[in-house]
Amino acid sequence: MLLGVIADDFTGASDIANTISKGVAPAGGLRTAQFLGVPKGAAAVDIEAGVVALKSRTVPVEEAVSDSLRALKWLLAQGCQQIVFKYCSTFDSTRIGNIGPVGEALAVALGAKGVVVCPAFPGAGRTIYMGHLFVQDRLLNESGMQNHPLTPMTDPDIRRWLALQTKATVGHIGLATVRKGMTAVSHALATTDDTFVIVDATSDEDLITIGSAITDHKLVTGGSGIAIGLPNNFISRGLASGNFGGQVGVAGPEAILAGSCSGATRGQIDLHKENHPTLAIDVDKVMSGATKSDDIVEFIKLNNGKAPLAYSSGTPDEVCQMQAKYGREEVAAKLDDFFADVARKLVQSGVKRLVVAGGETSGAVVSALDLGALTIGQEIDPGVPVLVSHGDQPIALALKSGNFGSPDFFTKAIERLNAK
Ligand SMILES: Nc1ncnc2c1ncn2[C@@H]1O[C@H](COP(=O)(O)OP(=O)(O)OP(=O)(O)O)[C@@H](O)[C@H]1O
Ligand SMILES: O=C(O)[C@@H](O)C(=O)CO
Repeated sequence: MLLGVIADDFTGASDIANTISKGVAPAGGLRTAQFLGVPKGAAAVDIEAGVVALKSRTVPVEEAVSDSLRALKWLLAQGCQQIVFKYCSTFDSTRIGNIGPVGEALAVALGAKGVVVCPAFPGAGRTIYMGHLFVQDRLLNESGMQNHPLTPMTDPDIRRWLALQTKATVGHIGLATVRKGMTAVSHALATTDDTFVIVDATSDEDLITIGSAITDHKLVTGGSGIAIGLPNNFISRGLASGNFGGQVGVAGPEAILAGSCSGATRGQIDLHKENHPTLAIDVDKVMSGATKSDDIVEFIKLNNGKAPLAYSSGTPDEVCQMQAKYGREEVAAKLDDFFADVARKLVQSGVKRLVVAGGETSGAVVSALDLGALTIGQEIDPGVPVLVSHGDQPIALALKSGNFGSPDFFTKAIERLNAK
């Protein structure tokens, strides 16, 4: 294994696994596998990039740090020469973490300084300019992310936001330096005294420039975009030969589960409702125990073949109401357990194709299924690949980040999971 990734959630993990597996034409990408949690044994020897998916974005800081250090130890034991700490392209975190504390612990463990911090993902509209994060033409704190149920993003200046989370120093490389090219970026990073350096990027070309400037960096941090240029660093040095992927899929009963409350997911649900069976999960009733996981499983089974969708997703007002009534952590924990239970029962009942919307929700679902390593297949929409588990009873999955995907994502994903 050459390149190791520690991803702070499961959808983010498949997002960056997709980027690394695709690479950039004509060189191609790396042979990539996604692992659900830190594996117990060694990875297959032909894997060039390993992505360890953690559920560390919103857990307590100490837990996020220790899980990430365990993942680091495993990746280094597989031979990785470079480690990427993958977080969300909208920098999802609170005033205390977990990006700062995890990044700092990894930097200390690897003896790294001048560590790139670059959540930009231009293909999904996330760009960084003057240290400020934009989603399309809006500053982060006006993009809807200020209403996120767990990590409301209220400051678009990620230099300031990261500085709240860490004692390490935070610097900045502006777009003008990036546009001067690889040597300028590499020099700026090599001569800084700062531990972390936010690097501006507004296009894939900027990310390729930054990627080629950090060939020798032990630690890189960012969204999936920061990985665009990394596979070629290994391919051009003859360490990897270039992967060109392939179509993977599984036939069989299908289900769609959504816990993401993002605007994009709610739009996808509204469109799906027009022509498919959908079930709104009443969060109040889940909290009181009046709605059981069996109710959802029954609904999915009854609608087999029609791309049935069950969702808890609510508007910002609905989310606030539930959180005010029961507490933010309590609602999230209960819904995680609920979706996990539904997914376990669905797979026991024969579901083979599963689409999940939302990083926390995907983490809960996929952890419950105990699937081991996943193969990365074709891209459904930017940042969302088909994933297939190994063994004689494979499951095909699409784990969609809250804000990703076209309006008709759900039908498209169900079809693509079947692709052979
Ligand atoms: N109706 C609701 N009321 C309150 N909280 C909810 C409701 N529905 C879902 N949630 C919680 O909102 C959170 C949504 O987070 P999740 O990570 O799944 O989606 P997301 O943040 O949109 O996706 P991503 O992290 O991929 O961007 C979960 O913790 C979920 O339990
Ligand atoms: O970077 C992103 O936007 C996604 O991969 C993600 O992490 C959302 O949870």
